[in-house]
Order: sequence, then C-alpha cells, then structure tokens
Amino acid sequence: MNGGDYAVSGGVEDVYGEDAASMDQPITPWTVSVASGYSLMRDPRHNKGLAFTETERDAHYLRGLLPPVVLSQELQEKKLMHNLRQYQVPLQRYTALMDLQERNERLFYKLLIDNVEELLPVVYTPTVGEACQKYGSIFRRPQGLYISLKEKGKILEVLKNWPERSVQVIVVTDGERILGLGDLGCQGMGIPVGKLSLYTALGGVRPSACLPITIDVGTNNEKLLNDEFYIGLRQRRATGQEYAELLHEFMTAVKQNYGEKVLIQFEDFANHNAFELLARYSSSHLVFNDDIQGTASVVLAGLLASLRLLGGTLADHRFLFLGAGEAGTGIAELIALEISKQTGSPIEENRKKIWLVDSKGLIVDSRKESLQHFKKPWAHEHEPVKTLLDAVKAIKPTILIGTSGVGKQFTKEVVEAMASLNEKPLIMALSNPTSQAECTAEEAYTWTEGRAIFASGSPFDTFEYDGKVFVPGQANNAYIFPGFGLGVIISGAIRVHDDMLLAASEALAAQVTEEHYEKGMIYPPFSDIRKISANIAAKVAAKAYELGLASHLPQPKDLVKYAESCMYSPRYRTYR
Ligand SMILES: O=C([O-])CC(=O)C(=O)O
Ligand SMILES: [Mg+2]
Repeated sequence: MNGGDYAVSGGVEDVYGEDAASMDQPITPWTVSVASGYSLMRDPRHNKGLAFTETERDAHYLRGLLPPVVLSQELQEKKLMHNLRQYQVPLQRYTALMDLQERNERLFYKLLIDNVEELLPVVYTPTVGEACQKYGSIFRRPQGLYISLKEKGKILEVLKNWPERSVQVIVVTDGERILGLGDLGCQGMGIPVGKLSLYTALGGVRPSACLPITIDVGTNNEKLLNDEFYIGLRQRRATGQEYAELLHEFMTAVKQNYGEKVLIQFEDFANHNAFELLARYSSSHLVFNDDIQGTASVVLAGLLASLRLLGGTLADHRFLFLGAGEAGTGIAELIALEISKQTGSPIEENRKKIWLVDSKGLIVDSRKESLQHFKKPWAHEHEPVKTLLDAVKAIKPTILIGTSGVGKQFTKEVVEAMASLNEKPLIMALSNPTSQAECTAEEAYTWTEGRAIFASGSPFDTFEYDGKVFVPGQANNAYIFPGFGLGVIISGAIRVHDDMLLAASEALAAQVTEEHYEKGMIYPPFSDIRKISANIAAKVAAKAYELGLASHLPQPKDLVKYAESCMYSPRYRTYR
C-alpha cells in the first residue's frame, strides 16, 4: 500500500521511528509501563532484592514475594563480597558478578565501585580474557547486541530492538584481536560488556546509556570453529569489501539511530582494520579507538609522571618499543605529538627519538618498502638489527615499552641490559592478560636489583625486594577511557581530537602525588578512580570547548563539579 491519506514523514523527536517509517515498513511496538510486583523484582535495573522497604513492598505488590527481613544495601554488599571471596577460581567470581549484574544492577555497581581494586581483575583483565575464551560454555543470558553477517541489510532494525533509546556510548568489537589472546570471534562480547561496566563504575556513565556490540563476521580460530558450544557464525572471517560494507552499514545505522553525539569506541579489532576504521570514520563520526588512543593516552600519562623520578623532559629520553601494532604506534605518535607541543619542534624530528621492534627486528629504513603503512613513520636510519636484546644495546633506550601481545619477551638479558644502561630503567610490560605480559613485576624488580620503575597492562601484586615494598603501576587504558568518555558526553563533543587525548594524559599525570612517587608509583591508585575520572572528564571537556567541538552550551563554569554532578550513583533510589 502507499501512504494515501496517511502519508508519513519524520517528526521532531521521533525517537521510536514511527513517523519516519513508511506505511509498509514494520515498526517496533515499544511501550513504557511502571514495573511492579513480580516483574519489578525480575527487572535488574530496578530490583533491590531484600532491600525493598516495607512501604515499597506495600505500594508495589511485593508482599509475600520476599521473606520478612529488610536489609540495607551495605549489608547486601557485605554478604556478596563475602560470598565472592569464597570462590577460589577466578572464572567463578566472574560468573557470579555477571549474574549479579543481570539480577540487581545497582548492587553490582555498588560492589564494583566500592571494591574496585579487588574486582577490576575479575570483570576486566585478566579474568575477562578467560571468560571470552570460554564464553560459549559459561553463556547464560545474552548481554549486548550481536550483529552478524546474517543481519546485513537490517542493521538499523537490529539497533531498534535494543530497549534503551538514549544511548551515549557504544563499545564495539569484531573479536579479531581480543587482548593478546587473538581471534575469539563472537565470544569477544565479554570485552565490550566489561569495558562498558567500567564506563559506569569508573566514569559514572549511566548503565542505560551504554551499549555493548559485537560484530560477527566469522572467526579464523579453528578451535572455536570446532567447539560445539561456540556461539558465533561457524565460518571463516569475511574480509575486504564484504567486511567493509557490513561495517559501513553499521556506522551509518548508528548515526541514523542515535545521532551525532553517540561515542563509538572501537575495541580489540585487528591492526589492519583498527587503523583503517579510525581513519575512515574520524571525520564523520564521534569515534575513539581504545587500543590505539586510550592506551597511548594512559602510557603518556605514566611517562609524564615518571619524569619526576627519572629527571629531564620527555624530549630528553629515548624510547624503544617491542610491538609495532595499535598500541605501540599509537603511543609512539602521541609521545611525538606531546614533545612537539612542549618544544615547538616538528613532529617528524621527534619521531626519531622513538624506535620500534616488531617480529622481524628493529624497524629501519631499509625495511620501508615492505612495511605496513602504520609502521612507515618509524623506519629510521639504522643498520638492520634482528633481536630485541641487540636493539636495546644499539639504541640504548631509557624507556622500554612492551606492546607485542606476546608474553615473556623481556628476558633476563634484556632487562639486565636496560639496568646496565640506566640508573632507573623504566619498563612497561603492557600486553594483556597477565599471561601475555612481556615480564612480571617480580622479574623487573629482581633483574634490576630494585632499580626499575615498572608498570604493566594487567595488575601485579606489590612485591618486596631487599626489604623494600614496590607497588607496580597498572598502565591500563581503564584509567583513561571512562573519564575521557564522560568528558566527551558532558560537553556534547561531536568529534574526538588528539589534543583531547593529550588533555586526558596531563590530567591523569597531575593526579600522581608525592606520596605515590615515594612508593615508586607513576599512576594514582584505582581506588581514587571516580575522582580521577571527573578530573580527566573536566580537562577533556574544556579542550572540546576550546576547540569548538562541544555542543552542550553554555559551557558550565566549574567543569569538575559539573562532571561529578553528572556521574551515576549506584545507591538505591526510593520508589513512590
Ligand atoms: O582491556 C585491557 O585491559 C586493555 C586493552 O584494551 C587491551 O589489552 O586490548
Ligand atoms: Mg583492548
């Protein structure tokens, strides 16, 4: 049929897409109703379990559906932490926490916020890595949105199936490079889910504004293809035009459905796609690649902070990277950019202070022809060097950074070479999860006789050496993306600019105090993360306003206060 007398057109605030749909297009019949009784208890966003008050039990038809006792949220929290600590196997803690998130969302976030140092390694690296590997086996209820090749041509409709209308942040993966674990296909979903729970817990973005998405174009992981419990498409990865078309449809549909101001965070894509997607969409969409830009920003923050311990300026140091993928080249570029800002020297000059080693050895000019494009800027003049150890000896770096995704590459010889060259060698073993770390905290401290300044991507326990307690830093992008995203949201930024990343790094470095330096720390503790995130958000927002990229006008006077006032609180609300 045609529209006839009832011609349809897009109306203002047509959030349900009903006006815009032509008469022969099906629409989703959303309704909004007040939950009560049994359905209220089954709704994780509103459920309070035994903490429903007497008044609420009367008003909301809950009498008899709960045992008589009324608990406080604090007591519920105490009980759950006690239960969690009974589990010795990390994956059991993970599933218990996911069950809580599905049952009682505010209690889940209260636990996560109040016990962040204890629970971060469970909902995030390293345990989330194991969870993704076994996602099919531990699968209970779906979380997030799955967009596979089967949904080609229908992605906008799929987005409309998501129950929340006001989405502010999407974290999306295609599962091809999950942490340092490689291709986990559709089971990569654990990553967007975990990252977004940190957006809420660490950055205060409302849970309803967070949308985890996994794009399934197949997997080349034979083990998963043969796993009877695998949850994804049982085919090899689509590439080339087929891949690009699906992603383009996705990017277009997101903008169509949620508008200009939804932040799309790319996560754990393989190198080739990660750089391409960021370059392709950064001028038309609000996009951020956490593995390139988030990691770069957090590492730069650690470097800026470490100058207090190492001395000199950033420009005085020599940097050597093992790994020339998203993290390595992303960090290298941001360091060069920061030096340019500080000294006014051209970025090309600053890149020469930074050397990268990949699986074929030091990246040098004679290799330029055969290098992938994102490695080319780092091909400096030097004779070929095959191994990392020889590269350390030849380049004499003051700072060694591992972003290879391959564990155990910082051998005793490599670390000892760093120690013989430097009074205080700065060593960052950034690959995740813990099994992929280039070296452990213990190794870094013992092999340098306690002289190293050490940070890693996944957490390591404090370590005692020669009577002194060392607190290893966790140089993880979780310090940056939640506050960065909050800053983007509160300013209504419509694009991400590199200067906003630099602002985030500087804000994080500024949170490191004398007391932290005394313990050898170059990052503040995660226990202060909400305050840290508010400060990062304020600086990122300020930069967005300065660059004319902010759309939330007028600019709030005190951005730190404003950021804090926007942050989600996990405390139960009273229901009338
Ligand atoms: O998830 C993390 O811990 C850091 C990260 O983005 C990665 O390793 O890909
Ligand atoms: Mg990642």
